[in-house]
Amino acid sequence: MSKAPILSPSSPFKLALIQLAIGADKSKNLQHAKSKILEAARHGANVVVLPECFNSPYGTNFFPEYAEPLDGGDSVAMLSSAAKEAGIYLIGGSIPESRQGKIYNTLTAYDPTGKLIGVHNKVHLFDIDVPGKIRFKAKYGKIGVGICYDMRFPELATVAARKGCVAMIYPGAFNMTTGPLHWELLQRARAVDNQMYVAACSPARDLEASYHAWGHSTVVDPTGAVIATCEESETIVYADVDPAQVETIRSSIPLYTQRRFDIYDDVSESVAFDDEGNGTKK
Ligand SMILES: NC(=O)CCC(=O)C(=O)O
Repeated sequence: MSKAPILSPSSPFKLALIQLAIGADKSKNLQHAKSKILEAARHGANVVVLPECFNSPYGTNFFPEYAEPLDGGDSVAMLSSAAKEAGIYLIGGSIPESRQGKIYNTLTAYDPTGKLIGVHNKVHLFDIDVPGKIRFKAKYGKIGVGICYDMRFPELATVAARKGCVAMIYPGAFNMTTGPLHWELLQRARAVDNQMYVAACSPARDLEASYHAWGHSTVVDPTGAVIATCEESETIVYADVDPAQVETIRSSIPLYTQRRFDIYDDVSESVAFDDEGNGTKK
């Protein structure tokens, strides 16, 4: 038998997923993203999410041209000022980040003062081991993050859930083949396995672009039910997230006290987190 994870004090919040139309002009992408963040805040959102690679067309071939450092980069400056102006927590999708001669697919998160509170490098793409900040603490509770393909690897969500996260949020850009097959299924799987909210935020589909994103930004509740979704065009998906629902489902179906770590290992025990939420392998 195992102990239930201790959920951090948390309160309901309105989540907004911005399914952004993205073009080739980086400064237009930044301006457009900012206007959509402010729109979501005007509609009452407390936590706002952008898609994977929101400042560039999707594709690693675009990375060298669009990559920028986090320190002093235009995208981070825009995201920080938008979070502050809107007064919201912002999960700033991801951007190609240049650092010490390498390029990363990097998610940054901000608090309502515009302070950078989390950085996550997409784990399941590059064959490297970068300690990831897979969760951050918002006043609404702890929120875990991954980027797109990370969603296929259940361990990240399981570690986040067992460390007390109420939601797992993935900026992502599935395509027209794997989107219909697995986009929703994976979110529902992560939600039902971990009894937590799961959301994924895609770019809008652009048939003129070389990569056709699936769209269908979605929010799933801790029972595995889809509570908000959309089609492929630019839109904002809103959902009310109530962390009390996480506790309710965990009490009704008490997986968290019935696990048999005497027979198999607790994957979350293999990760150590510091006070900032940085995860490293023990
Ligand atoms: N951007 C991505 O990581 C795409 C992942 C994807 O499409 C998948 O099926 O997984």
